Amino acid sequence: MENQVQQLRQTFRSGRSRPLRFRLQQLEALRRMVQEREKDILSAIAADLCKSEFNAYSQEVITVLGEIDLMLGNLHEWVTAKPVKKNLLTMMDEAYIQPEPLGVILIIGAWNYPFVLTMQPLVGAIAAGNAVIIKPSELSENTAKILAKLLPQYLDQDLYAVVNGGVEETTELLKQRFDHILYTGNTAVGKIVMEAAAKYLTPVTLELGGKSPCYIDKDCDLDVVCRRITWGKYMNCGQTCIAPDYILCEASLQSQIVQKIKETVKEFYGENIKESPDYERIINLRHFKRIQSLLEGQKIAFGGETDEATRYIAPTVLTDVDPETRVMQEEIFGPVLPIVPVKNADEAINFINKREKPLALYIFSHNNKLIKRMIDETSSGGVTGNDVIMHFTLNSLPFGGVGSSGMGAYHGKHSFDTFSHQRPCLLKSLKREGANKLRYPPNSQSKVDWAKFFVLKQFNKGKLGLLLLTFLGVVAAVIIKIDQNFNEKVC
Ligand SMILES: NC(=O)c1ccc[n+]([C@@H]2O[C@H](COP(=O)([O-])OP(=O)(O)OC[C@H]3O[C@@H](n4cnc5c(N)ncnc54)[C@H](O)[C@@H]3O)[C@@H](O)[C@H]2O)c1
Ligand SMILES: O=CCCCCCCCCCCCCCCCCCCCCC(=O)O
Repeated sequence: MENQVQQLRQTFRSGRSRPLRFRLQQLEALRRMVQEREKDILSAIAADLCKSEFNAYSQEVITVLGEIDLMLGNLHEWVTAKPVKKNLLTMMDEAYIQPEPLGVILIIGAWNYPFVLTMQPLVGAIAAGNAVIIKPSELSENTAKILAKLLPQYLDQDLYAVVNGGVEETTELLKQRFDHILYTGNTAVGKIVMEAAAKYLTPVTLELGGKSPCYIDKDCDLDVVCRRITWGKYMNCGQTCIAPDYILCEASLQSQIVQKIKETVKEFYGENIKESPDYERIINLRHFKRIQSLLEGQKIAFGGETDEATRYIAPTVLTDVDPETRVMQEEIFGPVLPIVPVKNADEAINFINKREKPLALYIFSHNNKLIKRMIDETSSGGVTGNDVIMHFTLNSLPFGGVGSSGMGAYHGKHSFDTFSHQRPCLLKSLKREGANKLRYPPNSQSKVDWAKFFVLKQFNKGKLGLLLLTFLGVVAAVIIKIDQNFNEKVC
């Protein structure tokens, strides 16, 4: 593994991954891979998560294609140095920010959206000009295998590699030196990743989980609310990092919510949910048993059926849930939706603030002021008002957690920034040394006054005449500079 990382670093150092043209070529090749091998990719996801081709395409493939298109359309602008505002001290100089690639990036993916959670960061890391190692989750082994097979066929093998394996391989990988690590997965392993990264002061983006609350105000259209929540909660069998984890609402709304979610489940998945191509299964027996055990002692309003042989857990709603019970202490990551009654929005805000900062917050209300107030008075990785999940789909919004739900963010331009160093550059001339003498020792009150003038724009009234003279000098210098630029262009 050490050799593999060194190999990539060597190629990175050769500068091959930096030119804009090269990055665009690689991104186009990646797009070709997704388009030409779509069937193989969809079959792998289907085998891992029992997901229909339609769902795999719209939940995973479409996001990756959209991300590649965004990069192809904007990269020429993003890689360009951006001039910055100058002060009096530097007004004759060139000052700009030049994004530069970081080096070798490690991307560790999770199993629940095994394609998008590795490919979307990969797109950003390539766009930013880096070399990359991808470590897909071993739990979604079919997608891991197809990535290892396809990526080398389309991408530059000396710059982009896939390492497959479990804890042992990831542990070994984490011993190597990287220039950035983006990890997606649970919070406990997030800490392991951060600890390993500390050895080389490697920056990390941690895309973690948590319990994302969903507040339903009594002033709203419950039919629409319940349809949207049903979609976001039971999509991928609840195994979505930003799924609404639990509902907070006034007790009087509970029975209506239960009824409407029940009706929507029937509308979405039919009478026999097990037969529905749109309803997935739990990834493995460990997670199946974990979720099943969360139901113990709870009031099941509907659902609750399980089948160990196929790892099926029905869409389930729990009512009057005690916040002290286990289902409210850990991220559910399954198709179980607890409702916790609260008196009002204030109590909901307190409830949210007493717990770890979640990855997402959802608020449903006709009252926009209430939505804005809840946003102001709480904290979460992201927010969608009057819907769920959808902030993930807008790549102009940074996607990431806060506090125990993660750190850093990516998607779209935010990925490019995450995988770049924003290098500040100031290019001065070796001329004008007379003025520069003001900053060299020995220091004096007069030099301090000049420094105050240049840096703080504060000046001594007694020296007004001198300042006027300086001002005229600066104006003259600017005119000369403009004149020079003009002559250079004409010549
Ligand atoms: N924020 C996000 O974008 C996002 C997206 C998906 C999932 N998640 C969160 O991820 C969690 C589910 O994922 P998971 O953790 O079960 O996924 P997982 O088991 O697939 O683990 C994620 C990665 O960590 C590696 N790993 C596991 N144990 C390790 C160890 N001891 N040392 C080093 N590496 C190790 C795995 O090999 C894998 O590649 C949930 O909490 C969910 O909310 C977050
Ligand atoms: O686990 C963490 C990763 C989460 C990944 C979640 C992926 C979810 C992707 C959802 C894709 C949805 C695609 C919807 C496509 C079409 C929807 C059309 C809606 C029109 C809306 C119009 C409106 O609201 O006005």
